[in-house]
Amino acid sequence: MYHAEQGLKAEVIPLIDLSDFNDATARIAISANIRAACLSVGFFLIKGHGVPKEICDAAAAASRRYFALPEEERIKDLIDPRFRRGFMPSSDGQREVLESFELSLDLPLDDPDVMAGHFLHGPNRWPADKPWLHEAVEPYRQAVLALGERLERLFALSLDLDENYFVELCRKPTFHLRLMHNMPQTEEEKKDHMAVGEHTDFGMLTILMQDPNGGLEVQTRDGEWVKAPYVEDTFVINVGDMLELWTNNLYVSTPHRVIGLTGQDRYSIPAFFSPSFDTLVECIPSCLAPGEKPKFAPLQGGEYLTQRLSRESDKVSDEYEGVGGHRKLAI
Ligand SMILES: O=C(O)CCC(=O)C(=O)O
Ligand SMILES: [Fe+2]
Repeated sequence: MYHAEQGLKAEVIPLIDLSDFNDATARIAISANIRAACLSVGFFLIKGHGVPKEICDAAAAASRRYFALPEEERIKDLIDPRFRRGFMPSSDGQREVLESFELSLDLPLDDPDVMAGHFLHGPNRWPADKPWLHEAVEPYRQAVLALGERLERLFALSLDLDENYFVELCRKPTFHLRLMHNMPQTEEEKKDHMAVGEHTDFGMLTILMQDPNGGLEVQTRDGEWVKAPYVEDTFVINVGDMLELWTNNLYVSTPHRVIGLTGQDRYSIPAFFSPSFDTLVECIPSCLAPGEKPKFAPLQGGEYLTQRLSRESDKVSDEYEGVGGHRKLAI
């Protein structure tokens, strides 16, 4: 297990306490800590986040139970490519030894975004023969959505914006939650040392429930890889590409990867938040110093996610292989 004291330079990934979120003055102080973390490494841990431990534990246990089933059981829930909901098996030749169960906002078929065919918009796909999965993961999904909104407020305050700035842009977040399972790597696969290859997250921000065995590594702005510490009852939060664009690279969408050398199965639950599909993501004027120009071209949030996620599904693109190719935003 990685502990802070074992992790190389783990102190660069700060732990921020959100317990006093309901106090307006405290929110300002919390947001200052978030700003400091985003100006440096782009990653931080949160405690006092308001998601009850029982809800986290139940979701983690259900994920383990799901991936312990024989694969034929999961194949019944095979991903519905139209909505990207359900079980995504590990594919042959995939560089990462990874399978997942995918869900998002639960939208009816007559929802305008679903009717428009917008990526990631649709009904969730809960297996009827495994009711315990829905029972355990749905409360987690809702609690994490609510936490996402608290973080949107804190991020807005951290940038001296109106507290509702991001909440307004994320009224219907292009939310994406994955129960992830990394299978133990064979000796051959270990040569690659990757459970999740180097990447940046595409959206606005990510809320990650880590595996207690750790394994997440983060690249600092000066290019050094550091281990994210595992601390019980915390989430890892990181800045995604869209916040980097919004802030003109003041906040950094940090490359990260997972090294799974423990020889054990690994379970993590990332939840990715992005703004409403049609949101135009462009440099926030107050993030520009006098005379400074935007570094990135504006983009439409939903289109960007569609492109990036479909490219990720290919798994073979040069860009995904890392080696400096991970930088992603068109300039
Ligand atoms: O599994 C983890 O700890 C991190 C996963 C991750 O970075 C991702 O899915 O984007
Ligand atoms: Fe990630």
